[in-house]
Amino acid sequence: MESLRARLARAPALVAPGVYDGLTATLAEAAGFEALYLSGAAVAYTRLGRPDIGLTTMSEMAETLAAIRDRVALPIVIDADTGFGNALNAQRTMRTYERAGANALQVEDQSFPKRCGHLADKRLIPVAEMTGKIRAMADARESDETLIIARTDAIGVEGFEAALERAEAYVAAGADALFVEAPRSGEELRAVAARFAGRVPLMANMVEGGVTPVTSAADLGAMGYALVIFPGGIVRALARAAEDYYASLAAHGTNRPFADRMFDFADLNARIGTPEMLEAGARYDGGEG
Ligand SMILES: C[C@](O)(C(=O)O)[C@H](CC(=O)O)C(=O)O
Repeated sequence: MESLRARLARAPALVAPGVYDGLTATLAEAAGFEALYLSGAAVAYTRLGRPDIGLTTMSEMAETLAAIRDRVALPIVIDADTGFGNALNAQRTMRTYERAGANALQVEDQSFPKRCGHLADKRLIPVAEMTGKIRAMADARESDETLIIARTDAIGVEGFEAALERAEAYVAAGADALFVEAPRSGEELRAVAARFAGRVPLMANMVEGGVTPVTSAADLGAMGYALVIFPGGIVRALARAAEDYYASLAAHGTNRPFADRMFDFADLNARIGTPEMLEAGARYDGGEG
């Protein structure tokens, strides 16, 4: 199978939709995506019903990752937030996520507790601390094929030029890919690409309603981006469906008016592989083989 590193080196840009559990990962795989993005924001939104402000723990993310890895074979890029502490915490995060099945870890230069890159009032760690964290993670990984995606949140804190300088330092420290978070315009998206594309794989983050203009994967690929994530879109879509569903059930006391907007029992079972699993179970239970 082509490694994630090799895949990022060629066109078209790889699109990784956000997932947060076995069901979303299974449905994304069935839709034909080649890679998944396990989003910290999506886990906070769904598991906690809370914002992406550093409340989720490394263990909660690792447990989620392991469940997804047990279900799908696709490459998984996982959000490692700040590494959950200093360089030593980041090393433990690397080892834990790698064993749980991660193919790439994204680590950012915010101080702990972090917040969503599209929220205001972020705080950063010094450049040297972040470059140390990147080197520490590289030292801790079992395989060089487990990629480190360095993210800088500096645009909204120190300005665009400072963000590019930070990104340069992170590439020099050995980052395998770069994620300049939250460009504020098409010009900034293009300027990031003009500076780094061809030197290091670039990741773009599409947050519906965030500070970056939502741009198609094809357009981002043409600019030079190698990986495009849509981390929280699935939760925004499902939250909308769930709100409508609960309102309908509360109003009618039955799901009949909603039937054409939901799977029935057999439809859902088909999507999660129930017939295949029951058949496999029966083969073992029956003592065949
Ligand atoms: C990429 C991100 O870190 C995530 O947790 O998925 C978030 C996305 C979001 O909040 O929707 C981010 O900080 O941009």
